Amino acid sequence: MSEKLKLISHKLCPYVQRAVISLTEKGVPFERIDIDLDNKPDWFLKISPLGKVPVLQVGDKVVFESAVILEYLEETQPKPLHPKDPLTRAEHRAWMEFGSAVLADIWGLETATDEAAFNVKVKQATEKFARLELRLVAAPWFDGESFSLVDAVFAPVFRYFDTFDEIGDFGILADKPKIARWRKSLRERPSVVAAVNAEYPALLRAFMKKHRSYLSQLDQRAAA
Ligand SMILES: N[C@@H](CCC(=O)N[C@@H](CS)C(=O)NCC(=O)O)C(=O)O
Repeated sequence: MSEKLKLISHKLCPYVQRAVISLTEKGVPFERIDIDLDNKPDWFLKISPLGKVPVLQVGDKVVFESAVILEYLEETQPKPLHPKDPLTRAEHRAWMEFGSAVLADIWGLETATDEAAFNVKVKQATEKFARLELRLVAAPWFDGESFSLVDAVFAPVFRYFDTFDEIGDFGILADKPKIARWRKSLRERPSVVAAVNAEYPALLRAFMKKHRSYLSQLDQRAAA
């Protein structure tokens, strides 16, 4: 019998979550091993060329980069999450890249050091979600009736915003009814629930406090 797959993980990482969603959708047994990214263990640094999660351990080999892990799972595991038609598949891959660009904007919101940089990121993220709203068709999923890897990529993005909302999402997702419907379907999907553990909201809030550079400067100024 082949060895169980191991996914090296961090509890908050959206790139890990997309891999967990794919593994869960496909019904593949795997072991999730959470590590502390502020204090990376030596065994992890030995197997992760970029020092980043996720890493998928397959026997004595490793696959890194979430997009590559997703493609590997498509090639080796049941229940395809990519569409069959090559052109539609290319379009899906492009929107998965777009999902990663959105994550880069979110990271920019966390780390902006002044108001101007922060506002640029709000604007970029708002524009990207407006483009996504134009592309969406019928609910429940990105492509209509079939759950796909684009759904796996965006589910963690929206789970992030679920926590963000409580503090104010700066209008990034406002007035986008198709996104709102898609987001609700994703939030209830069992694989998404499995990927985002119960501690996630509390951990994410703590993470935001630590990293939201410009906003914490504002807080400090208000408190002074
Ligand atoms: N392009 C990578 C991004 C992975 C990534 O940025 N992971 C973050 C956590 S969400 C990480 O491991 N950061 C640790 C570090 O950069 O030191 C992928 O898609 O797998």
